[in-house]
Amino acid sequence: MANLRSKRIAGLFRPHWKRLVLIGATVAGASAVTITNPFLLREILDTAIPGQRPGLISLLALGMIAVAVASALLAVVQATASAVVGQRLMHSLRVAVYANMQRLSLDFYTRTKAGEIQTRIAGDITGLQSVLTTTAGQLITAISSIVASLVAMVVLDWRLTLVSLVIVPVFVWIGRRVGRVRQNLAGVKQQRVSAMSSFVGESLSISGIILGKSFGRTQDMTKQFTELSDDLAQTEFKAALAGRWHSASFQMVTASLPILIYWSAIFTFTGDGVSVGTIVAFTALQTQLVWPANSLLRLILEARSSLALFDRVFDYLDLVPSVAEPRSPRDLPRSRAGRRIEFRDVSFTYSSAERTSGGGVHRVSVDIVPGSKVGFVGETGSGKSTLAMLMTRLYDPSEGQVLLDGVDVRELSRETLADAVGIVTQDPYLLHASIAENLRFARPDATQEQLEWACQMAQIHEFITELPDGYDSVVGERGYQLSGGERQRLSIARLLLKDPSVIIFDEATSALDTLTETRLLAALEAGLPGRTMVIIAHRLAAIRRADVIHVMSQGQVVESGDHGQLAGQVGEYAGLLAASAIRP
Ligand SMILES: Nc1ncnc2c1ncn2[C@@H]1O[C@H](COP(=O)(O)OP(=O)(O)OP(=O)(O)O)[C@@H](O)[C@H]1O
Repeated sequence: MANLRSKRIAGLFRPHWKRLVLIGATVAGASAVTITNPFLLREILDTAIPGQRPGLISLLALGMIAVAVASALLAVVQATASAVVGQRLMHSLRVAVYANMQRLSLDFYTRTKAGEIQTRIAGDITGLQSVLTTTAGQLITAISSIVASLVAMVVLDWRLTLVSLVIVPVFVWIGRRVGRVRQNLAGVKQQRVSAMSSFVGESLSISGIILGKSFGRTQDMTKQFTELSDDLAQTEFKAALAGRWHSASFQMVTASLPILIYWSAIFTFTGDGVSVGTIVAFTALQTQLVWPANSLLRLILEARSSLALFDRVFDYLDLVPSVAEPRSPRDLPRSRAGRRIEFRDVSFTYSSAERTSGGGVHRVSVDIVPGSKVGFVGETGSGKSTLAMLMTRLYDPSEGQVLLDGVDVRELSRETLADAVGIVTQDPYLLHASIAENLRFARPDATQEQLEWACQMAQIHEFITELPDGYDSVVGERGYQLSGGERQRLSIARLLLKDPSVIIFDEATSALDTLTETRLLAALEAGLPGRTMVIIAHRLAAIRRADVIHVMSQGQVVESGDHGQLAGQVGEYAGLLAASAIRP
């Protein structure tokens, strides 16, 4: 599992191997350049000063300056290359996650909180930023500085080098211990961030605010938020502490290292004539070793914390849509006239509905002939919207087939299906943009005349022209600056601009008064002749003139016929008709 993850992370870096080689080369170069300093220092102390040779001192000093300049230049090259690799990796991860989210099916979104998704795309990937942009580069720098310093130390005196290595076990022990704690905390932290942003997204949305205010629960919501924020603060606090005590103990150990060297040099190796220059150069190297060792520890900790983030991002990349795109989609002949829709023995149960009654539809067989106007009515929860979702392939049937002009909708690409079949729902979604921009979502190249044509048919043109900014008026978040009926009519106009050959209205005119609804439906019939129309409605006036009306009950079609036939027999439809007649 861990191995698989490492392979995957390595796979992310693979396309950038050329830049990585450049980073490696600059780092190795910088380390090699830097370790020449102690040797220059030894020459000054052991040769130039005792021999009183100012020329040599100047030369060696110049060498030290050259070392500083060269390593600074190499550091700039390395930082630039690391930033480029890091940013490209982040960008490709963000896009890959977003693209996979777009592929996922509706069932995932009905199960998952919106805030959770946002945190993974924005939070987790941004969390990886430091790892990808700087950590990788710093890690290589630290390792190569350590290797270079060790080599130089061995060259200076291998026995003193061995003494210095007593630090290694302490180093490894601290690293492993703190790393484990940090990795766990990073996972917990991201969960808490998700929980908080989900809560903010839900409670501070328009619907959330209306709910909170109308139920007088705003203070309780603030209290809930306080608890979530407190949980997050506690986790952050623990994570910060987990990093602190390790560096404190590490610093203590490293501070005592030079003393160990002086002591060893004086008491153990004095007979071998370890020069002052060597001891000074050695402790200077040791200091050079301590810095990268300390940062190596920090970087390993950071990298381990980031593993939890990688896991969360990979989880989302691995999600597979339950409604998959066909490998080799079939084409539908282009047609502006209506198309045929057939339900052949279709059953569907929502995977989340573990109920005894079983939400969904059961063995539905319906043939909707091209150009006909078909109504679906029935008690609430009887499966009408489910049929609409199966026609638009938001879900796939568990058994049976939905066919469009004889082709199983599972064999069509999403674009082909969306071009052929359009739907407007009861609570349609409008973007926080102008009316014109919302309409052009359906057809980006639509002219102003086309927008007006669609809005006239949808009985909303006059209303728009009376607005101060006309078609440029902004509709507000989710279109909440408009009434429910205005939102519905605007969404109908949007669908008309797309001009599909099958139009599904799922309670799409429920917020309109009966007169406007009748006018709208009549305008559609006259303006878009020959389209297949499927109308799902509770109000019988909307479907009264349909060619065929299907009555649904408990996920099944229980009666079919036109208004005259169904009204004339004793059954569900007649019951609904009688009930609607007594309503005011
Ligand atoms: N995402 C879902 N997960 C689980 N069950 C669901 C889901 N969506 C709908 N259901 C259930 O499936 C059944 C059919 O729902 P559907 O929305 O098709 O009914 P409907 O006839 O359109 O109802 P209404 O007239 O109230 O809009 C209901 O029992 C509903 O609770």
